[in-house]
Amino acid sequence: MEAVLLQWLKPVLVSVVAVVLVLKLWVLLWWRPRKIEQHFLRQGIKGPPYHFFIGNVKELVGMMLTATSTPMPNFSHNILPRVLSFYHHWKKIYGATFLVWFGPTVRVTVSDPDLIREIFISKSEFYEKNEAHPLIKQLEGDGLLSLKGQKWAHHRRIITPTFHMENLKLLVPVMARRVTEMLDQWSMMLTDSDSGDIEIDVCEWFQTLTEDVITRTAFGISYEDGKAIFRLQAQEMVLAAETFQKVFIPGYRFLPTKRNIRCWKLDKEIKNSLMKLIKRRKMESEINKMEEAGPKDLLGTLIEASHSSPNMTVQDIIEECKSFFFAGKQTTSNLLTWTTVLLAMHPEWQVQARDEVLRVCGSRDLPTKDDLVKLKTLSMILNESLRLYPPTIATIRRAKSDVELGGYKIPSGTELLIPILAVHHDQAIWGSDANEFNPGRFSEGVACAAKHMVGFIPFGLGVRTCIGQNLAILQAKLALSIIFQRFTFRLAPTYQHAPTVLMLLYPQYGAPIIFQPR
Ligand code: HEM
Repeated sequence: MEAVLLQWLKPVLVSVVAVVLVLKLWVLLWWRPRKIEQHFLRQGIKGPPYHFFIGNVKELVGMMLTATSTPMPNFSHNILPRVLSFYHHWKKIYGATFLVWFGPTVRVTVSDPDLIREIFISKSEFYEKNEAHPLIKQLEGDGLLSLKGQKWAHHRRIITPTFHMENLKLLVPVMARRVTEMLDQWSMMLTDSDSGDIEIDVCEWFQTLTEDVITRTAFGISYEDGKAIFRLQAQEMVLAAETFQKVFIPGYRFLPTKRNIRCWKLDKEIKNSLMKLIKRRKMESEINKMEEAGPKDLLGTLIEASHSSPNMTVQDIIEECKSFFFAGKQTTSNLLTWTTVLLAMHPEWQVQARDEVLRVCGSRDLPTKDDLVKLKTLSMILNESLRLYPPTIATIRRAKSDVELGGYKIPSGTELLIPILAVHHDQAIWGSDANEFNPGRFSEGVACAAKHMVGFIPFGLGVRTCIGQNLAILQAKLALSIIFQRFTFRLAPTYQHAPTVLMLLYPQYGAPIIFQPR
């Protein structure tokens, strides 16, 4: 009897489960997006219509491919239509605040500085970081970049002193040494050149340089071990970035493919090496073998914190190291690359910046920490570079609960996309020359450069502002001032102006620059 009943029930149960699943999918992929569209439409916020499951992804990809299919004119800094083509296009149709669908996930674009201030400062408690794409999470680690709530606050408190200017300044001599080593290599390459100058694609050189500095900041006295670990991380990132460029299939990263197996092995190797290193550093600190005078490093700070707090585990330390490597390396090297390109395009500013360096530091002496503070023209140039070519072009926040934003009712869970690049190129904030390279606009300081305080946000804003900004600026100033002392530079004829985004803003065809010794 029971068997007959079961035989009869089984198909019914299967059908019920199937119907429930289909209903859930229908709600998630159709009914909910339509409700959200109507909710925003009633408030005057429109956007391109939602398409089942894919949202606006097809249009987004199409616009991006068209915009990046050819390089731009060399001296144009009007990069918004190319880099954030969807924003540029839809803003003209729907206004600056509009809805865009990344699959079934809705994002509201917010570029009004008053609203940005609400999100990051006056009502920041209502917003949190959005959940990163699993592949990005694999790349950036589960550290400060992505942590939330109490755990984030705990880690931020512990790590902050490592990035105080007073501590970072202790790194200046070693940073300067690395820059001179790089330039000595360029000079060696010059001996083989008949023309008296040399073409260098600065992207990779600057990456190696920033990798070195970030390794010192993170690992300090354990630099050599740290370097080996970061090398493994770099390999893991290349594999993850390759996967990222392919179509995303949910769950794919758990399949034992050749690339995934390699990734898992690397992950294990990184963990084992870091665990060994942590153990050794702990022992060394116990028998007091560590040098007291050097700069505080990230690893030492985290290990010290783990003594007094059970909440700082070895796994946490591993994830933080990953996060810093990811956050610090390419951002700073991109800043150096874009600034070099800009100064190659605008030699009058290169001359001014060099004159200042020669006046403050002389033509051969390595700049000291005190010299760097005096380089005002260079600060203005770096700010203008960060304005026109911000390495991080956008960021996202998620409403933690229903919240009001400048009068709009934002439902819990809505993601807000803040296009940093668009804010930096907005004529209403920067005037009619917004797309021109004019470092002079920063001559009276950042606060006076724009018509709105929130117009300049290359390092984000509020409590989650970039923890590494002092290090990035210090390093960029140091590297550029030593380059000015030794070389003049111009664009190589092969240079193609093609700013493009793959997580960060980078030059699609590299940055070949011709250097001539002074
Ligand atoms: C030019 C160089 C850099 C730029 C443009 C940059 C940009 C940014 C931006 C925009 C944010 C905020 C993201 C958001 O609010 O969603 C951020 C956060 C962060 N940055 Fe940077 N960054 C740079 C260099 C660095 C360096 C050198 C490091 C580390 C050594 C670093 C580590 C971090 C970390 C850990 C966070 C997360 C902070 C938190 O949420 O508490 N960054 N960065």
